[in-house]
Amino acid sequence: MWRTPEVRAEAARLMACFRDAGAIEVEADVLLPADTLLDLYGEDIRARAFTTADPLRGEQMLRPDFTVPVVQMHMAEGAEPARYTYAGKVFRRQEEDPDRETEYLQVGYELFDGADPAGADAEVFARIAGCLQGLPVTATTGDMGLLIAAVDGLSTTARRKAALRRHIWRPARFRALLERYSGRAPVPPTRAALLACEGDPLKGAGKAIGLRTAEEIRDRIAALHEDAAEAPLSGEETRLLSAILSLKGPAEGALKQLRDLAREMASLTPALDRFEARLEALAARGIDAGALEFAGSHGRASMEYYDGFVFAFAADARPELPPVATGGRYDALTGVLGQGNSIPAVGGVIRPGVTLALREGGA
Ligand SMILES: N[C@@H](Cc1c[nH]c[nH+]1)C(=O)O
Repeated sequence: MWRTPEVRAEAARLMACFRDAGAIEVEADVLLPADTLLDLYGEDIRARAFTTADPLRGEQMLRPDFTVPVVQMHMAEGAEPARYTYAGKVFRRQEEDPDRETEYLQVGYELFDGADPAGADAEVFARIAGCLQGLPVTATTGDMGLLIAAVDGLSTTARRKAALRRHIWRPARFRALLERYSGRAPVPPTRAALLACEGDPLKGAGKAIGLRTAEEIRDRIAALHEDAAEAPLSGEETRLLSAILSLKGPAEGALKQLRDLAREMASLTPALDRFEARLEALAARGIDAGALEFAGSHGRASMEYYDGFVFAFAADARPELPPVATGGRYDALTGVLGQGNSIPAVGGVIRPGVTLALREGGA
């Protein structure tokens, strides 16, 4: 299945397409320090990275993607604006589907430019669409910034918002939290027993065997008491959040519906202004922006560093194939790796193994 020469040639063709946009070619190490970088990917990739240990450098991982090392390189030595392209393998364990590859080639494009974020989103999307021209693919878009703004806009405690934000990428846990915060799910019996306990719950608990100190456990119990005394999330806000998450359809209609929802939640407005500016920038690049598929939940199954525009191109009528291309905006990641500096950035990758399969499949 893995036919290196053909896939390499396809990768070279795609890379030339990114080079034509003014991107400069960069390389990244295959072995990256896991202790400093792995957390930036979030839980899913953390569980799927191949890790190993080096006696001198400590825990290492086979690069799970290029974005993190490219951001690190750019923040250390790059000047703005910058466009980069790269081609190489990434490595991810596959625990569920033996037909999915554990190593595959990616060809990517990353744009660091703070002057016009909507224009940068449109440039990356249109460039990838252009490099895929002629292939039977359909794009879906989303906006993690909108979901983050929706959570931030809830009228509840900072602690509850932080918990919801952390679980945006884990839909089942997010839903469970929402059920609990809105008072629709009963308090689990063990939690109820703990909360009902009078006096010191650690008294007579026996020898400490976990990693947490007694003080940490007491703090956590105090936080649980505080949370239990909190008023439930209103049904209105819970419905609003569900409405955003289940939104699906052409971007133009989605924007209208979201503007309606924003009348009840003003925190959405800045994210919606960015959404609207992006649609205009996409249209200026010849994309039929209003008809682009938008899904409120899109991006919740991808990299946790995305915090704005997200997109994926899927092969039409070939559900067995992995996504042809994926990408998104990751502004906050540049701040995490920038030691005090940050710069708005957006990018995406194409999988040459998949575009090749499409070309050969009579596309
Ligand atoms: N690094 C991402 C794709 C991407 C590139 N730039 C932004 N996003 C991935 O491997 O899924």
